[in-house]
Parts: sequence; structure tokens; C-alpha cells
Amino acid sequence: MKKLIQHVALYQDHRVLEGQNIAIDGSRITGFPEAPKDSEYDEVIDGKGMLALPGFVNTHNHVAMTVFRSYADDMQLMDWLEKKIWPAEAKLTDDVIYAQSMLGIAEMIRCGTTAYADMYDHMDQEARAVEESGIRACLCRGSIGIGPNAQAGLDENRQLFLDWHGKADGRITVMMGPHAPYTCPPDYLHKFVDQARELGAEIHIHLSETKGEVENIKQQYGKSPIALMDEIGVLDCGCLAAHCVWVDDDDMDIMAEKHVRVAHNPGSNLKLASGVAPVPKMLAKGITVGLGTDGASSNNNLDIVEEMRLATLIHKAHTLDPLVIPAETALNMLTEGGAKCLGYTDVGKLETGYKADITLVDREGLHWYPKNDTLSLMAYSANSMDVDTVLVNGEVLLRHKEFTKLDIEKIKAEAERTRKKLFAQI
Ligand SMILES: N[C@@H](CCSC[C@H]1O[C@@H](n2cnc3c(=O)[nH]cnc32)[C@H](O)[C@@H]1O)C(=O)O
Ligand SMILES: [Zn+2]
Repeated sequence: MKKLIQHVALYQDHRVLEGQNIAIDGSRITGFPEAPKDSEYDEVIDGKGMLALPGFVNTHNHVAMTVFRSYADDMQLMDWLEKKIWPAEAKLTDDVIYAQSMLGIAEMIRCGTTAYADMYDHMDQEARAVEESGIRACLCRGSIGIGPNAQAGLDENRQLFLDWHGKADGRITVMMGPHAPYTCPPDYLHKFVDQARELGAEIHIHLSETKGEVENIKQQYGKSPIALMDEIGVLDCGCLAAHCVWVDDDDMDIMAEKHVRVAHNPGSNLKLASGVAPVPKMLAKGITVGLGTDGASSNNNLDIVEEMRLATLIHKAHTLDPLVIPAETALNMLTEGGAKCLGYTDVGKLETGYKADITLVDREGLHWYPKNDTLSLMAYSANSMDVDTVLVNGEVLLRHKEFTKLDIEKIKAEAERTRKKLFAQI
């Protein structure tokens, strides 16, 4: 299948080029022809009035937590987890995970997301939803090393890797998912590191999310969560670390040296009052940073454009420096930086040979006028409902704001049915 996106503004190398064309063959971008012939393509997409960006990447999610959206708000992280979320999660079943994953994936596609990283349970059901929906995902089985599910976490994560890594036309990859230093003691993390090495898998983990976590880990082990993970070998596997709010200069030096990639979740960090991650410092040290929503129960939406806007704004206020996180840095975190976080080498740029994961944003809304600076408009004025068309792996998943593959009414009905079923047991 050959596709052509015509007459589009192209975001490439941190600048915008007007009046471009993008040629796609199968799953990849094949070039930017100056005078393409429509007849040579199976499908021509009119990109007039639109900005083409590399597909947006959500680097940290628990997608089926949509079921807990508006269920437990205004709580401390540990109270939220221990009193509300973990007891309810114990009742989750395959059908709930599948239906809620579909809902969350649809919400992400509508917001221009083409790839996401996820950590959750019943992951074969989520993988099925990824396969059917057409999105790209980097999945892991979130595993807690204290309590009855410790061995199941290790075993199911291994099985997830064997069953799904590289599947769905290469759209699914699998990492190992030890949940966090406060739920995974060192001996358990050692087992995960061994398993990751054996399989050649990377690790996705929550690190240094709250001040309390860092204080407790320091008290217990005499070092910070980052230093502890380094000692155990977690950072040598290739590590996607969610949050990293409470990291100091020494931690960031280790992160830079070990190429830790950071999933920055400003919405979740604000809502759970975890704090503000030192992202400008991380970037200055050369650390790769992407954006994440975290689960819909601590955000409470999966809108990655909103996360970008939050990221551009909170760091300016927090550092009292309006120069930090300028528009192009924010857009980089949303696209290329996010793709690097997930370990992709041919996703995240609009270049020949790269995967055709493309988000087209409508530039005709009132808030896109007058047209002083497109990059600034995208970073500071746009919202996710401007997303018009979304392609993943060369396939159109959203065309002119309509879903091409997903039955949205059915997805909403199933999300509501499975929510009621779950809550009848809680
Ligand atoms: N139920 C599994 C663990 C699931 S892993 C993913 C876990 O991360 C939890 N989670 C979601 N958001 C956050 C966060 O911001 N910080 C820490 N944990 C979170 C989520 O509720 C879920 O329990 C077991 O017992 O082995
Ligand atoms: Zn999380």
C-alpha cells in the first residue's frame, strides 16, 4: 500500500517546512517528493492546513486504570495505592482489562498518540487490544515483590516477552516491569535483572516518585533509589524510569552515565502532589526525557498534548526561569525523546526509512490565528482536539477526527459494563 500525504507543513529537524508531501510505502516513510503523481498512490491524504509531526509518545501509563478514573481522587500516593487501588486491582479480570485497555487506547489515538509504554496486569489482554487497535506499545507486567504475586509477576513478565515481543507487525515490544524500589526488595530486583539479561529485555520501573520513598530507601539501604538501582544492576539493562521527581545531582550524574531514560509525568506529579521533577537539569546533563500521563486514575485523562503544555509551563514557574523548556524542547519530548525512551531506533522522526507513525494537527482553529510562529502555536496554543489524522506503522487509525478501525460506541458501552461488573464486587 502506497500512501501520500499532500500539501502539509512538516515538522523536521526542529523547524517547520511549508507545502511538503510525505510518501509512505507499507509501514515506512519512503521520501518527500516535490511533485508527486496522485496516480502512483493507493491513498492520498489531503494535509492542507495541517502540521505533520512524528506521532506523539506516551512514555508511562497503566492504560486499563481507566476503570478507576474518578474513583479515588485527592489522596496521598501511598494511601491511594494501599487503601483504594490495590484492593480493587485484586479483583480485576481479563474482560475488564481488555475493555478498559481498548477505551484508553482509543482515547490516546484521539489525542495523537501513536505509541505508549505500559505497566500493568493481565497483559496478554492488553496486548490483544494493542494488536487489534493498531497502536504501537512497549508493554511490561508490573510486578510487586512483596506479597503473594511476586513469583507470578516474574513468570508472567517472562511469558509476556516470549509471547509478544516483536509481534503485531513489530508494533509490540516487551520490557521487564518491577514496580518500584519500595515494592521490590533487592533480592527480587536481582531476579528481574537476571531475567532481563537472559531475555535481552530492558526494564521499566517507577523511581524516586515521592520524597517519602527516597527518605525510606535511604534509611533502609543507606543510598538513594537511583544509587540502589545502579548497585543492583537495574540501570545496566537499559532503563525507562518513571517520575524521577526526587533526584539530586549525584543521581542525575548516574542516570546520565547509565543512559537512563525518564518518563516525566507532570499531570500525575501535580495531582498526587509528588513534586516537580528537575527536568531542565536532566536535559542539561544530556538525559533523554519523554512525557507520560501515568494511569487515568492519577491524571485523570490520557491527553499527552496536555502533558506537553504542563511540562512547558510548570518548569518555568518552578525554576523562575521562562527560558527553560522552550517550544522545541517540549515538542521533542512529545515525539523523538519519547520514542527514544521506548527504545525505538526507527520511530520518532519524519525521515526517510523511519516508521510512518505520523500525527496531523489541524491548524485552522481560532487559537491557531494569527500565524506568527507554528512551533510556538503547537507548543503553547494547541490542544489535543486539534489532532485530525493519525497513522501508525503506515496505517490510518484516525481520519479527519473519525476512527477508522475502532467502534467507539461499543468501546464505551463495554467500558461501562465492565466497570459496573468490577465495582459490584468491591
Ligand atoms: N497487581 C499487580 C501489580 C500491577 S503493576 C502496576 C501498578 O502500578 C500502580 N501505579 C499506578 N500509578 C502509580 C504511580 O504513580 N506510582 C506507583 N504506582 C502506581 C498501579 O496501581 C498498579 O498497582 C501485582 O500485584 O503484582
Ligand atoms: Zn505509574
